[in-house]
Amino acid sequence: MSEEVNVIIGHLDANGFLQNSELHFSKGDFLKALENAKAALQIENKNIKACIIAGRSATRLKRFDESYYFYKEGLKIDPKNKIIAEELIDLQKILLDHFDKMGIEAKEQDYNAVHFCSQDVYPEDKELFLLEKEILETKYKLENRLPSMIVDPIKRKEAAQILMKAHKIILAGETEDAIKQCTIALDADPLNITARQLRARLNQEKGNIEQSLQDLYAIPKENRSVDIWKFGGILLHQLGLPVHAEFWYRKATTLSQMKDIEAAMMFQKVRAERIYGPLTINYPIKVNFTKYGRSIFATKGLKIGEIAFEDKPVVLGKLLQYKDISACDHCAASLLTPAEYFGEKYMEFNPPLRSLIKEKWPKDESVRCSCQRQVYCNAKCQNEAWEQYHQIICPNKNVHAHALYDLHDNAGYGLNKDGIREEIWVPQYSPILLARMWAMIVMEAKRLMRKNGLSQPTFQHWAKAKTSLRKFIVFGKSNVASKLPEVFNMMREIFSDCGDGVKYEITEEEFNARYYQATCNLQSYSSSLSTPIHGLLKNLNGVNGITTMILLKLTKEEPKVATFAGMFPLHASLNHACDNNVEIIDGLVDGRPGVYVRVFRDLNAGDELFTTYIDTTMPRKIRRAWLFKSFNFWCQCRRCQFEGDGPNICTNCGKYAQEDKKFQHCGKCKKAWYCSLQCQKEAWVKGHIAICQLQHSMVNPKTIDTDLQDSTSGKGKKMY
Ligand SMILES: C[S@@+](CC[C@H](N)C(=O)[O-])C[C@H]1O[C@@H](n2cnc3c(N)ncnc32)[C@H](O)[C@@H]1O
Repeated sequence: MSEEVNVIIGHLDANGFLQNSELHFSKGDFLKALENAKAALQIENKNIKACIIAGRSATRLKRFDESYYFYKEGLKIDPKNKIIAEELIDLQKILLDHFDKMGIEAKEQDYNAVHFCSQDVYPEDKELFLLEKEILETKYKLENRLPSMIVDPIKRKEAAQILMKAHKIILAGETEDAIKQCTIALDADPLNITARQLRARLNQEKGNIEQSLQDLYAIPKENRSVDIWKFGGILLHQLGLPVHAEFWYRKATTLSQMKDIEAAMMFQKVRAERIYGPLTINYPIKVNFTKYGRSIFATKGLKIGEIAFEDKPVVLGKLLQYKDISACDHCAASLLTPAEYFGEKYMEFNPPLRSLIKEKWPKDESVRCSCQRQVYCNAKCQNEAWEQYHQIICPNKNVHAHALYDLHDNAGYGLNKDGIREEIWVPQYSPILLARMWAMIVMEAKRLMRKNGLSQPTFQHWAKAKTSLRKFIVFGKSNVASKLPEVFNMMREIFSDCGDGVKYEITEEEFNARYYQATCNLQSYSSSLSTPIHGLLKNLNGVNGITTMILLKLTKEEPKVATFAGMFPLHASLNHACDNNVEIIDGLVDGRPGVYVRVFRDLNAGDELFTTYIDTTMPRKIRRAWLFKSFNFWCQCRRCQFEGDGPNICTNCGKYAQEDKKFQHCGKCKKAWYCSLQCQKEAWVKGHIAICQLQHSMVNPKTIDTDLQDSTSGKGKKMY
């Protein structure tokens, strides 16, 4: 924002900002136009003109997500607004042009998430590995590797001949006999790997997992092929020894130089099962690994409206546009006061009404941190916040952290390197959320350090401290640190002194990774189900009288609640489909705001649960462009397969239409085009029938602005 605008800021009302915005827009200064429109909306959030000009300016700045957001806000005020309807169509065209120019459609290719997933050893795995090793040695007697020996060539030949006989016996279906022959062959030549492998397979078929594994263990490591390592992984998994199973699959993957996709997939399946098993134990779902990465499946049939599971955030922060709405900074609970809810008229209420409100309004137990920058609903939340992260970023303990809260309070505006005030943090969510991620890591590392009586966390401590964030996928390679230099430096300074002589170096890589980790997993949510108004109504239950009646009438309006962004560990495994079968709604989890995953279409046992990351009412091409831009994948969902992009291409066979003979669309949905009746019939049977008259989810997908991600940025996706 320029100094000239800055000076008058305190004197402007919404109209003043709007005029400024229009002026800047006419001069082509779209950034200032957007800033002023946003300022107008902060004062009057139902100002439709401000929504339009904000949307228009954001489009010119190519900030399409933001532009879409403002238009949608405008439509909430006036759903039939013609200007917005037209400009939304323009936005779609611009968006498509933009993507076509970048030639993105051409880049559509096979996608397999396994390429992005690391097989890192988790720090806590060392102990688990030793524990499993003990089980293997004591329960399964697997320590007996073969001693090195030289086998007489005659015996070797003899063993090979017996083995040929074993093969014939297998063809005759005599497994037991074939096992015996393998044993005779191995008595002659204990080093015969084929015999060991064969006996292992036959034993597995018979369900003798232990004997099967004994043979694989007896094969010297240097002689184990990719298949042997993979086979061992399967057996160890069957025995319920996941860390060893991962070890064997990892060996198979590295030995094949990452070419054995099956081994890599099996590795990730075991990992998903062991990491998510404990989280899903009470729900009718399980996490598995597919080509789209971690994915959630129903373990029994689920009916529309059922809650499949609930989740609470590991880390959260407000969306900046809600920064002035009172809420607990730790748990997102609404801290709405009567004055905020009833507005100016509250002061004019008669004394009996005011005293009834005072008496029945839920007790205010809120506390402020001594830094005055964070408010909590009660002392418990304050303590938790302090222990989990706040003491690292509390301005009273860390002077550099003032800048972080200033940035939040100024909705992302701050001084750039030339001392000019501008938007230095673009995402919708507060930068405090990002800082909390590092603060949580530091707190945990320091805790482990103290536990071990050390003065610095070890490498292992740091690795362990990152465990809670490992569940969230990371993608994005563009250098965000260079796009947000002021915030990058701010974070570096804050974490350069974490107290007790500990520092955490925020490298560019670390900054980018955590930024992207937040961006591709955040879900917005709020305490809409549990505001003080809900408390008031509950407390009024059974209270009769005229004042109560008046009060009940006055509480008809929905209270304003602050929207937060949160990282939910289980929910973050939900993949997207444009015909989503679950939707995310606000919920109360363990008494605190969280999310519920509610079934939107009936599910059978084994079906994958899909949410939506976008507004699914958009046309196919826009949906796909949007998903690629923000999440780096081309949607291949059922709906995208059986809807088309226009009359130029047959949705079924891909044939191009002649200029003067465009194809006809499906008479029902008008979203698929066919070159012939034959194609239409074929498509109908193949799958169009399932999506033709599909009802869309009415719940806002609530994805978070992904403004800084450019479409070429997704190549570095990996589990972090
Ligand atoms: C919030 S995560 C969902 C869980 C993810 N599969 C994982 O392993 O963590 C979002 C990422 O999942 C992947 N994804 C989700 N839906 C997808 C789809 N329909 N097709 C391909 N990839 C998808 C993309 O990589 C996306 O960036």
